Amino acid sequence: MKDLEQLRKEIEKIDSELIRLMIKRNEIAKEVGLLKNKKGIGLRNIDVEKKVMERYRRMSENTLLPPDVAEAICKLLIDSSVELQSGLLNKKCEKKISIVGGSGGMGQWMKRYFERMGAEVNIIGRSSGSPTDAEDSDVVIISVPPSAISATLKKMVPFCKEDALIFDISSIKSPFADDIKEMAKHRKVCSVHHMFGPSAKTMLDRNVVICDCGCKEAVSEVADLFDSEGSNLIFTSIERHDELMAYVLAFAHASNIVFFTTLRESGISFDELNKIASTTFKRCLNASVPVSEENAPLYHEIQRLNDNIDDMWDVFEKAFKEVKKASLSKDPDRFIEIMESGKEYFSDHQ
Ligand SMILES: O=C(O)C(=O)C[C@]1(C(=O)O)C=C[C@@H](O)C=C1
Repeated sequence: MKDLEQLRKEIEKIDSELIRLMIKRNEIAKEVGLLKNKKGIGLRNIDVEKKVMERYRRMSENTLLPPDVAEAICKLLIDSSVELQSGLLNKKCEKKISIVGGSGGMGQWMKRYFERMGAEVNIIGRSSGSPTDAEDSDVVIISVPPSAISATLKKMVPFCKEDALIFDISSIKSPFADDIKEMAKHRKVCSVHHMFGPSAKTMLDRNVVICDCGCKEAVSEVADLFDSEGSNLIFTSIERHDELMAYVLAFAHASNIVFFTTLRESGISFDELNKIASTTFKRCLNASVPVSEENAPLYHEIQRLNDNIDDMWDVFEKAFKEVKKASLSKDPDRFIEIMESGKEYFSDHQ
């Protein structure tokens, strides 16, 4: 029988071989990406991905490698090749772009994104640049907190070229919806919301919401700027945006804040709870811990400045009371019904 050292040496050899093959796989995926670019073929092919995953499952059936594990590895490999290919989609944008408030995380992200496409980007921040720097810009992006958008738009627009494309990237639109719609009657203005934070490496599979404020030309130009690297563009009105954000942002943040506040109020230390964590508890932590580390003043604006926030809290309180009543009732029927309705509500979710 081989000793432990020998066996570990064998595993090490296999690991190097696996890494070598995975690198080779990505090199070929890069070639596929370049060919797709040349032929103008879309980035992802879901049918091919399904076939590749089936292949992994089939090859691992009746072996010591469970098919679920083989499939998970396959998914990681495909994600990696798609990410690599998305970085090759070097769409061109040879415009002059000013980012007002661009020293923040998302402003810097926009700078990197547009520079990757060849744009000339300048930042107009509190300590650098002045509104006159936007005078010859083709695109002016407003990247300041939601409560400061209206005033910033009013200050910047007189300095912008007549045909400049102007848009904000605020996560909440209620505080300036009327002002921006008024502006869009005379200027190429619309409103954008990127549904990701500054850590996103590329646009791959990222949602970008484009709100029509009344100027169709602005919407189509913005769509062209963000239709890149495998992004998903979602078009909506500025009002619907905030109705949806009351749940996608405000409720999602609030329920996570309630989660960690409840734990803290319980009087039990986090360490003690975390030591015996269950799968669901760990999943909740995965969402809740990053929320606790977020930009608190911005998160407060997302709660406070959405015109639909009262409706959301009414629904939240009603749901909370219902779930509490059903959970404490001796009769399980209502509780089961609530669980089944949830499953049905999510039935389209893959
Ligand atoms: O076959 C392709 O078109 C590839 O780009 C390769 C690959 C893969 O990694 O297997 C990656 C992305 C596609 O969506 C499908 C498959």
